[in-house]
Amino acid sequence: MIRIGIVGCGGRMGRTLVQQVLETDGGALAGGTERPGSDLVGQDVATLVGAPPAGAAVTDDPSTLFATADAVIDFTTPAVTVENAALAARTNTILVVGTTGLDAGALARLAEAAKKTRIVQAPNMSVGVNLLFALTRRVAATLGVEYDIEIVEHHHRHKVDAPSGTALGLGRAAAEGRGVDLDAVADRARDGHTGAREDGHIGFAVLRGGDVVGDHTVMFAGPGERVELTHKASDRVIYARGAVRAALWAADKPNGLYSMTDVLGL
Ligand SMILES: NC(=O)C1=CN([C@@H]2O[C@H](COP(=O)(O)OP(=O)(O)OC[C@H]3O[C@@H](n4cnc5c(N)ncnc54)[C@H](OP(=O)(O)O)[C@@H]3O)[C@@H](O)[C@H]2O)C=CC1
Ligand SMILES: O=C(O)C1=N[C@H](C(=O)O)C[C@H](O)C1
Repeated sequence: MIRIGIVGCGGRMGRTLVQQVLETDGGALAGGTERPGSDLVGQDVATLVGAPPAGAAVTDDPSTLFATADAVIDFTTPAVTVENAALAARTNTILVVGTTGLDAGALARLAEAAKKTRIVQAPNMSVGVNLLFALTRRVAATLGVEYDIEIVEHHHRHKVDAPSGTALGLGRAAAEGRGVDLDAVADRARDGHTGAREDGHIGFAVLRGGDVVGDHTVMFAGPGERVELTHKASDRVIYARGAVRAALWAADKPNGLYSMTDVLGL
């Protein structure tokens, strides 16, 4: 039995993760965290999803959670995640990171922490999107630069980072397929008199609105035809399933930084 803690357990993903752990054979809730001052602190974490108490509390002190959990799942903000990575390293606790908007500095801190524990980090934990990463790499490697690559994403009105971590991951996959560095070719925003599109660039377009769970399309717009690869999420459970699977998968792995590609064997 692996005891799993949920950081940010009151959030959209936090609650979905609590429910998923309750439904997982081989997993038990170790507790959860919320920010200091939250009304949820002190409650039993299982009651957040209307389940009977599991004997595991919500705390505002993450070190308490890391001291008791075998694995912790973190879908919060970059600042919170970086602090938790250091705690995971100190306590040799498995950490599964779904938080997006991590910059190069934050990713370096995760890599440093992963020398002392197992960390699985991915901008999207669903099977479908991880398959889309592989397909995007392959199509980009097959089609020439006369096919303009544009990535379109649509998320709910509460999302705070843009482009989504998944859109950037799809951009990286396309750039890898073409053998180029994404940072050198990414057009992350367009406004005003931009001039014509540059050959080989990868464009991003961001939509925010409503309660859209997460839609992503990679478009290859060529002369006379257009190829589109699309994933549409209709339930956050796809991310929670992947994250809990990652926590169980990491249990017998050596220290290191892993991705969902490793977990899924893609
Ligand atoms: N990799 C993947 O598959 C997926 C990744 N994500 C990513 O997960 C992240 C969270 O998304 P979502 O669940 O929608 O966001 P929410 O804002 O709903 O959830 C974040 C939770 O973390 C809490 N929190 C903030 N600060 C702390 C703290 N110091 N300690 C403990 N908890 C804290 C928030 O509390 P409060 O509300 O009080 O601030 C909130 O409850 C985003 O980066 C998103 O992009 C989302 C879906 C899938
Ligand atoms: O914030 C979200 O909701 C999501 N965030 C992730 C991202 O930034 O790609 C994954 C998913 O698209 C939902």
